[in-house]
Amino acid sequence: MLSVKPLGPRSKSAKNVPALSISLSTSESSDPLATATQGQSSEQTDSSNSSSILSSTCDTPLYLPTTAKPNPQRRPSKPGLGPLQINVGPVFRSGERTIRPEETISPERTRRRQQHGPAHLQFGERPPQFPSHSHVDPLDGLRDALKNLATSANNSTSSLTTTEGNTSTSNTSPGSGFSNQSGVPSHRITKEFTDELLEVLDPLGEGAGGAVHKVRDTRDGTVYALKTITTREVAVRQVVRELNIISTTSHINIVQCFGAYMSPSSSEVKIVMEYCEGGSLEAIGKKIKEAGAVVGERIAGRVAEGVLQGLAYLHSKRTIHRDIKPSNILLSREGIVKLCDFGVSGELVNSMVGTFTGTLIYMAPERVQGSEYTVRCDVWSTGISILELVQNKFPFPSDLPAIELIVVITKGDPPQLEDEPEAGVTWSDEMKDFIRQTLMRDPRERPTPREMLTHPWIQTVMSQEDHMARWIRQVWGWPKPPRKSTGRRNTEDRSTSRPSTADGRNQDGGNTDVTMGC
Ligand SMILES: Nc1ncnc2c1ncn2[C@@H]1O[C@H](COP(=O)(O)OP(=O)(O)OP(=O)(O)O)[C@@H](O)[C@H]1O
Repeated sequence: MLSVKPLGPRSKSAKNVPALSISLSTSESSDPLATATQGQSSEQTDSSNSSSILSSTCDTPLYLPTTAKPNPQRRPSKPGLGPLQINVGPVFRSGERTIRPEETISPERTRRRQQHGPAHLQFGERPPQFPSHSHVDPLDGLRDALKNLATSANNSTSSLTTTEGNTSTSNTSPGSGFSNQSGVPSHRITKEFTDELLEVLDPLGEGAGGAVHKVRDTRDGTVYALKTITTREVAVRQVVRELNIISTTSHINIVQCFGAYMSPSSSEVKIVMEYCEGGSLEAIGKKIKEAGAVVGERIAGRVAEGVLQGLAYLHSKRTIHRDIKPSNILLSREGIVKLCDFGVSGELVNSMVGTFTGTLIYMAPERVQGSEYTVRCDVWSTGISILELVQNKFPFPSDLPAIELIVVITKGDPPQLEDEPEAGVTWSDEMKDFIRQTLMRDPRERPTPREMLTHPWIQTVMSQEDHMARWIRQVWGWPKPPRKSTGRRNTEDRSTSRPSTADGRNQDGGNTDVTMGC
């Protein structure tokens, strides 16, 4: 994001100090999990995505190696008028041996530090995390993240059963971790993966972060989704962030990770995930549009509930997703919502040249403005995504240049859910209020995911039958699963006999979930 803030009147003594601070809001956080610091309220904030250029306030200054000795006579700079600092992280030099921070510290200094803490630094001495002349290999963090993933896999006791020719995996280990009502693996597995062991079947999607393929494990036929991230194109910290999140989360509404590995050349990281056969909400929306159909309230409500459950879980782990949008909301074959893509798509540099606008459309005003933001920004993105799904169009004009879109998002009235009488589409007041709540421009008035889960619309939808499995089957034209021989009609069969009008509206006014050509 580009935000331009006045820095106050230009001081006479600071001729070279620009009067404006230009902030580029990147999608990266210095903390891989975007977690709140200790002592902060449970609702975390994330202002770390703003890396300032031409600003003297950045916390990761660039220390250019210099041979000049510090001049003790030199007056310290006035606050706010410090030297030009550019937040580019540590300086790297290729071809040099990696020196770890601890190697740069003598035993005497280590002893002093243990005694007095890191504040006991001599003039010119640098805190250990910013060694001035050492060179940290950026891939080290990545290797650590991969190692952690492997360790957590090895500590797991789960087993994986294969459904030959099918796509689902199921965990047969009892009592392991998160509740496992729908056969979703609740822990990762004790398996190692390599390119040789995975047969690539089909491409599933491509984003700024890399390509995703459907693959089959040649050892047992299990089908997975394999995400390939090219470390040359994506910031390593972004990959580490995704690995850390995906490897430490276990929730039915979060895509499960089964492993990750690095290509021998270290140029690619591959993440092995559960395959979500229902595809993304983006793909589903396109399919529905092609069919000239409308998504009904109950389906929209179930999708919203799944997203909010995932977000509430992430929030409980002090994490903000930061990139909720239809292409990152997936559905399983059973119609279970799964959030994916924790790397945050595209750096601003990337984004400005194309993908940015796509992501920007879903961003909360406070995020667009580059101000501090919380988990409530994910709630805004959820509202925009649901609005897009049910209206089958972007809630904002999609052809606006980024800069105009920023103005619309930050200054215009938030979009609302409106009836379309000419198309015979009406929405319940509860649903309209739900959308209105998610799109409160002032984040302080916008509820958290957990609060949104108690909204009457969600409560109403959750008290009704779940038709997600049938709906996703209709969207993709999958055949009905064979009847169970229990002697009773299953819930899906019962629901088809529910009265609904030809345009998909049910008798109590709201749109039904079966508007996909039914
Ligand atoms: N586990 C999965 N199962 C099925 N399809 C998937 C899965 N993960 C990703 N996809 C498909 O691949 C697409 C891109 O995935 P993902 O969002 O993770 O990549 P990305 O490069 O990070 O994208 P973005 O540009 O949004 O950052 C998704 O929109 C979806 O269609």
